[in-house]
Amino acid sequence: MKLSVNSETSVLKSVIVHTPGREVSLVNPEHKDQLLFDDIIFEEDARKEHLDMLKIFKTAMPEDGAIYEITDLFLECFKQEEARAFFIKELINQLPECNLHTIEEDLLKLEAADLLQFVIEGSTPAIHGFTLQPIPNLLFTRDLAAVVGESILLSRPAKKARLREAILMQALVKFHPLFEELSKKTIRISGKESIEGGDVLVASEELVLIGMSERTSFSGLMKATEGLLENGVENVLAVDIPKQRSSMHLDTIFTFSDTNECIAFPPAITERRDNIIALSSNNGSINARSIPSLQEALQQFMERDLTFISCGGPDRTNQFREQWTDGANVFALAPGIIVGYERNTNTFRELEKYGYQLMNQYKFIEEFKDQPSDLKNKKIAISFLGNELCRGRGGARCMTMPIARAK
Ligand SMILES: NC(=O)NCCC[C@H](N)C(=O)O
Repeated sequence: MKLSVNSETSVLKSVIVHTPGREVSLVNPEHKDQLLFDDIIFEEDARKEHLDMLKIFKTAMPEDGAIYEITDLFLECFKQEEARAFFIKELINQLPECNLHTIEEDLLKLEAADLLQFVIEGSTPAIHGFTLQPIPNLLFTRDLAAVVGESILLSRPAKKARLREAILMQALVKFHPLFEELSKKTIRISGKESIEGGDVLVASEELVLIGMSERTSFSGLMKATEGLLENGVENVLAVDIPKQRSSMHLDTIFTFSDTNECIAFPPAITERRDNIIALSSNNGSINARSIPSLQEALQQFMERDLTFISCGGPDRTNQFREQWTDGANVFALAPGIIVGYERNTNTFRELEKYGYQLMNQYKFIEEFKDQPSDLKNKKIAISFLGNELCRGRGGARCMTMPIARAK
């Protein structure tokens, strides 16, 4: 299957996920802030919720669609000695404060599975007396990279807690055959800059949105823009958003639900002005033009009116409450077919006003399990249980890295 993503909503063909494992049980609440969790997660329930979410994806995806568990891909990649050696070298160099050079020889002797356990959980019985923090945010695969058109933008996280994930992704793209084509157009960001996948939204083949957020620095955004413009994107919209924990990426306050509809957290999107810069290429340099609002920018560049549906509905408190629990972070399986956490009831009610049929995960699977093609031209908002997953502070879009969508 050819890997390419030219839209946020066209039919999902292939996606990378991580069903949470033991690493989430290793989060000590004393370290939760440093590990970017707002609470501790109960692994078993989180895993069940995640696997149930994948059942929704399978129901809607075409027969030749593929859902990859990222750990399976890492294991395949680490079968190659060269990939393991590259990865270990990068770990040592990019995390000097961890003193991993002292165990370099032990690391090089590890089998693929032990190396992966060490990296994800922070320790392995195969190496005695050396422990790191786990990487519990691996379930938010979105943030590791973004496939844009036929290129791949590798994230450079702002937070140390997510750096190991980025190094894993670096190795995967370099060595796994799945990425053979995409890796020819890899966009890399240097160590001093930062960008995370949750800030990158592929509005169309020509237009990409990048949040300037708590996690994506101005220089990271410019570097990414340069790479995207060189690889066929015509315009990048830099969207300035509040730099705060509760909306750490653009996709926590804004996502597309259909070709002409999106969900937005009003205080940070529709009520903001003068927060958009359109960037385009001009004979080797980058042109910048200010646009008053995201609505106007999308109308100009997508040549259509977009309907902005309010996360949380009209009530102020509900808007804040449901943004907090990822109400604005929906994931589209096809145009108008979206999934989001069931607890965001006011957001679902608002979607209903705009013609979305509301369905819980069980009803959806029952109704469409044998005929995903029936989803064409429908608008369905599918709710799924995620009260445990939600404690990690990410929603359905955060938990997915689409690598192929229909043209
Ligand atoms: N795209 C996203 O918004 N991802 C959610 C990331 C949550 C994670 N705990 C973090 O703070 O990085």
